[in-house]
Amino acid sequence: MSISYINQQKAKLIDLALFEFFSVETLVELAALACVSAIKKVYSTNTHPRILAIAGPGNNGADTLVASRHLKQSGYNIEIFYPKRNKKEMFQNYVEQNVQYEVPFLEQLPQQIESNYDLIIDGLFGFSFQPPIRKPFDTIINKIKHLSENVPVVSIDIGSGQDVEKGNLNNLGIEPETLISLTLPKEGSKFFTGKHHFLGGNFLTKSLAKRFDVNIPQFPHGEMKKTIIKANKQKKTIKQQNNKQTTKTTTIKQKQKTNNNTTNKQRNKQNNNKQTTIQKPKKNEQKNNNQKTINKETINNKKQKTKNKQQYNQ
Ligand SMILES: NC(=O)C1=CN([C@@H]2O[C@H](COP(=O)(O)OP(=O)(O)OC[C@H]3O[C@@H](n4cnc5c(N)ncnc54)[C@H](OP(=O)(O)O)[C@@H]3O)[C@@H](O)[C@H]2O)[C@@H](O)CC1
Repeated sequence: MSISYINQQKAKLIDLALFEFFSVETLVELAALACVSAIKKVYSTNTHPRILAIAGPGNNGADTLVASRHLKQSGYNIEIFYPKRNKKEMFQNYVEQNVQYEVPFLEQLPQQIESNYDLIIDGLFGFSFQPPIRKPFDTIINKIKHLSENVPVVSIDIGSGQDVEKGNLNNLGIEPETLISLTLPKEGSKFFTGKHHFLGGNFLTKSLAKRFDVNIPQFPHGEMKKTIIKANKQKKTIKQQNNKQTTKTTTIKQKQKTNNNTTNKQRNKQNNNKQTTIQKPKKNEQKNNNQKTINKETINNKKQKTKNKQQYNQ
């Protein structure tokens, strides 16, 4: 069954509908845990121990605050920049929980992020973002955008500053390496160009799916769908490049065997490439195998037919 992409209005309505039988705290806790599970899959404590989490004023920021607490408990060295604090009790509790778990809050976006952090979590804005980006977030988003060339960025639900439905219009928003969509991917994520796209938040009921005319995604790995919901444009390119990729996979494997002196970071990058590259040719291999089977069957049928004909003629 195909994945449903939702627009901003539907995302808000589904969220409201979930509040009919979930507390906001429960949803945030589950969404955050799904994010943590995705982050751990790609960025381990060995390769990416130092994380900078940037939390926004809404529930996207709440997900980030809670995820930070879990990541700290999982052994990461995490720090939070939370420039516009939400005064609601729930948010104050999340801050206090982080304080209790000794997660530092930074007063300013730190200098030299490239050399001091291995990963940035972008939790500024989610599906309620309305362009244009207002101060002080314009400067922050701009800075992260430029850093993302050197430090991997994970965005929760939406790359902050991106249009929820149209994606990264005029390149104003953050283009993450990893995107973690929640409940269902938003329309803008069709244009996602990063490496990893996960889906978390197994929240939909049958009746909600019917009410909002969406398909319930399957979550074969518990709460997390290790989906690679790639941009349509990319899918086409992938199809065209399938044959080339089989060769690439072998090259990467050979390189990994010979290069024992790579740093952790380099090794991780290779593994990431390997992960993405290996997953794609499988389909192709499958196709080739199917093709081989069909060809074999046709030959066998032909042989059988000739035999039958010979027997009949005798
Ligand atoms: N069901 C699910 O999938 C679940 C989803 N969850 C999560 O909730 C997220 C949605 O949360 P949300 O609705 O609180 O909104 P969010 O995007 O965080 O931002 C709102 C804040 O941003 C501000 N703001 C907006 N535009 C701005 C601009 N241009 N420039 C500056 N500021 C701007 C806006 O300010 P205001 O306009 O109100 O002044 C407000 O303060 C969702 O993406 C997911 O991560 C889970 O927690 C639970 C289950």
